[in-house]
Amino acid sequence: MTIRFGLIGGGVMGEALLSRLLVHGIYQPSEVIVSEPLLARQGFLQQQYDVTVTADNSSVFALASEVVFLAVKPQVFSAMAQELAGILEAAYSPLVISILAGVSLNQLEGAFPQLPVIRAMPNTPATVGAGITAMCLGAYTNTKHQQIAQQIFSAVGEVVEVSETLMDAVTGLSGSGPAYVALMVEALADGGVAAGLPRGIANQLALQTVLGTARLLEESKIHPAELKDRVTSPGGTTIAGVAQLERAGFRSALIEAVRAAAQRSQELGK
Ligand SMILES: NC(=O)C1=CN([C@@H]2O[C@H](COP(=O)(O)OP(=O)(O)OC[C@H]3O[C@@H](n4cnc5c(N)ncnc54)[C@H](O)[C@@H]3O)[C@@H](O)[C@H]2O)C=CC1
Ligand SMILES: O=C(O)[C@@H]1CCC=N1
Repeated sequence: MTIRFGLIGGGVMGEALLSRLLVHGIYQPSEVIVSEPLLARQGFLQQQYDVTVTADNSSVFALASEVVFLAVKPQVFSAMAQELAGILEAAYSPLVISILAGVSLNQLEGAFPQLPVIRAMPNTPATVGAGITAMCLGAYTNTKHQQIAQQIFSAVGEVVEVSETLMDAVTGLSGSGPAYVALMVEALADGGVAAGLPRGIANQLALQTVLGTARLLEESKIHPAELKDRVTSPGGTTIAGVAQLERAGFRSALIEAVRAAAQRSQELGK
């Protein structure tokens, strides 16, 4: 069978995407090649997913006819692009999809001249099909390329299309956001333990509170402020907790976290 999908970088996000694409039958294992320098990862990916593995990025471009998906760290992008420069042949025409934080369409199109390129930012809930991906299209893409990317990212959750000027902000919010939420779950559980709960129960209560609140907001479509109002009884427990969060600068901390991450995304592209 011909190889249609090439993955460069078989780490956390590359594997998350790969596993869902295979589960959904969007690609068959025999249609996939993964390039990954770490021998241990190569062995794992080959065994776990039955895909072809290599340490040679250029062979991914040579073999993958439909998509080359970039999932290396932004810090290795320049070296990777240099290594591939001159090796890329005019005959190669896959759609290049990059999920590298900060790396712009301009940089990608410079590295892969004339190739259709899509810049995207998924997030780690993609691993369980509950991610959200924002994407923007490069100059050489057409409707077919857009549909391919839409299908790939739909396999791991929701997809939105944005202008490239918003990609750093997306990265600061939904790209990095799972870490903020994980911190919050951990801290809520710690609070429960501080208030006397056993650790296991505290973890369960914290996680389900976050999951349930997110689901309620999604299904009811009510504004988060309205939900907060519904929970806070006059002179009750919740307003005491909310007042403490405000004193500690909780909302401001989250706003500044998103801004700092967006700024870091901008720096990574320089
Ligand atoms: N982890 C996350 O939550 C998210 C990450 N991203 C982006 O995804 C990309 C990958 O991130 P992770 O999967 O977290 O990193 P990772 O470190 O888990 O994966 C990167 C993989 O690339 C391999 N690699 C290193 N140099 C290489 C080279 N020259 N050629 C081919 N492979 C090479 C590494 O061995 C590693 O397995 C980054 O650019 C990041 O900005 C995007 C959205 C969310
Ligand atoms: O921390 C990072 O740089 C990557 C991009 C978004 C999530 N993780």
